[in-house]
Amino acid sequence: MNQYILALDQGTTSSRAILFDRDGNIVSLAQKEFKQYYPQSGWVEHDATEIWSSQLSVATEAVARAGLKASSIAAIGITNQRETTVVWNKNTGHPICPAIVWQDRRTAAYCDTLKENGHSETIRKKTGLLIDAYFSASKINWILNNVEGAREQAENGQLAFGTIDSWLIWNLTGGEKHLTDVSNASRTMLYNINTLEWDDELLSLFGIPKSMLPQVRSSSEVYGETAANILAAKIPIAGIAGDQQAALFGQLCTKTGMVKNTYGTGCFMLMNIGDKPVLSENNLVTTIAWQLGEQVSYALEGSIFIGGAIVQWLRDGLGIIRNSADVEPLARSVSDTDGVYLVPAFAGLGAPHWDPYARGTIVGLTRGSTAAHIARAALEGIAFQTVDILRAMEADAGASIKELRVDGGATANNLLLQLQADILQARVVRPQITETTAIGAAYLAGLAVGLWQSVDDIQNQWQINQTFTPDTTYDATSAIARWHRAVETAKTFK
Ligand SMILES: Nc1ncnc2c1ncn2[C@@H]1O[C@H](COP(=O)(O)OP(=O)(O)O)[C@@H](O)[C@H]1O
Ligand SMILES: O=P(O)(O)OC[C@H](O)CO
Repeated sequence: MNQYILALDQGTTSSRAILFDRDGNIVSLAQKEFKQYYPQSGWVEHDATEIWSSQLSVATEAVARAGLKASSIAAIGITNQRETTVVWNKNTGHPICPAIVWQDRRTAAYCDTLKENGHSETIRKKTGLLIDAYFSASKINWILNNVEGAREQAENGQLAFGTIDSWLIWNLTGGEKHLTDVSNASRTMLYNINTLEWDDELLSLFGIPKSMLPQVRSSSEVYGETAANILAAKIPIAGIAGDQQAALFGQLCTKTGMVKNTYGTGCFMLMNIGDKPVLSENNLVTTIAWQLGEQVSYALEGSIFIGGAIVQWLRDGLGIIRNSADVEPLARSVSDTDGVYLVPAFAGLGAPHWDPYARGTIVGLTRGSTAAHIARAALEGIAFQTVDILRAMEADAGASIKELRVDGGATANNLLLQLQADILQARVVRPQITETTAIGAAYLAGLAVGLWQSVDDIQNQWQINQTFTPDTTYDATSAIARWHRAVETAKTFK
């Protein structure tokens, strides 16, 4: 039997492909960064064609590096940056415009109008989401209203919409399949998470023809095969999940109440809430975690728009570090921030503030402030944003969270994780495999093709790498109070 699973992890800043064996070991990995476009203030775009070509090239490279034949791969699992919106022509297969990325704020004013017109409660009840430019619906609406000829073509059934998973599957299957899974569908603001259907009332509110939408499937089943000319073998595509839900699965947070936080471009904390779509009372969103067979699992989510991206800004914007990893020794070179606070609201603020107009802010500077203080304040800014989410989640769950499983590129940073433990006053646990997004997609695909029989089969694969325990002498309460004053500045300085 074929023993390997190929996970395609299409992230905001890079495309990755990872081959896993049956024991969950990484056999090979290939990664390629691609270009980010910022054509106007608050706009973020990707070239969907570059996303596809980079994803295909890393998939080919990962297979070659492992020295394997494509035919020895049992299945492909796909996981992706969510909400990012691609619209393409079904006949040519070409995108009709750049992909609008989840961080893009161009539809903030339109979202304000939806709120003013009293749509918040209906949308929340149907989709679990709060109205924000983050989700796909307003982005599709923008494309149909602003790209020449788009609305007419959409009404004639010529256009397809997809989140990145759909776009990759369309290309992997040579244009044969137009589908998505429930976890990605639940991020569009068009999918009813109670009835598990595209919602006609919301489609009409956003002016989106149903013919554009992909078919929605479970997160673990055989959806189709790769076209023969793609990877030199027809490989079943058998798992799909949005990257944050895949990470929750990869961290094996499969029981109600388990929580993980992923520190990538943004930070995303998800709590498994079981089989009921309980709504948040504290400005978090309710989302579909995954569907296995007929069983749907839900999650509460707190989304932070700028996490590790602040480190990229220190590198590319301020130029105070050369590589991302340099931030740790620089921040360690001082024992504290000397009262400097950095609120990374570069793309507005997500949960629990939901302020699309907030601006990135540094407060507390003195003549003695140095690059090291700013670097340390940037890391603390990531950790403080997380504490706001965790407290909201605790309030919703009615229980305190004592342990946080963490993953993502920025968890290579030990100082960040120690600061996180201190600020949260909770244990922070990093597993041995921090590529949890990719392994989550691999698990979903492997379960579908029988490489593993059940979740019990993979439970032992999650192993601790390091636990960060809080320094109980750290005065988290005062620090958090000062952080909130800095957040108020970020929200009011418009
Ligand atoms: N040592 C580090 N300390 C802090 N942040 C880091 C470090 N190494 C990488 N990062 C950040 O992690 C992010 C990349 O993580 P990754 O999980 O690959 O993100 P994504 O999936 O969003 O593309 C980048 O924003 C980068 O700045
Ligand atoms: O690409 P990442 O890892 O930053 O994840 C992006 C999220 O899916 C956006 O919702």
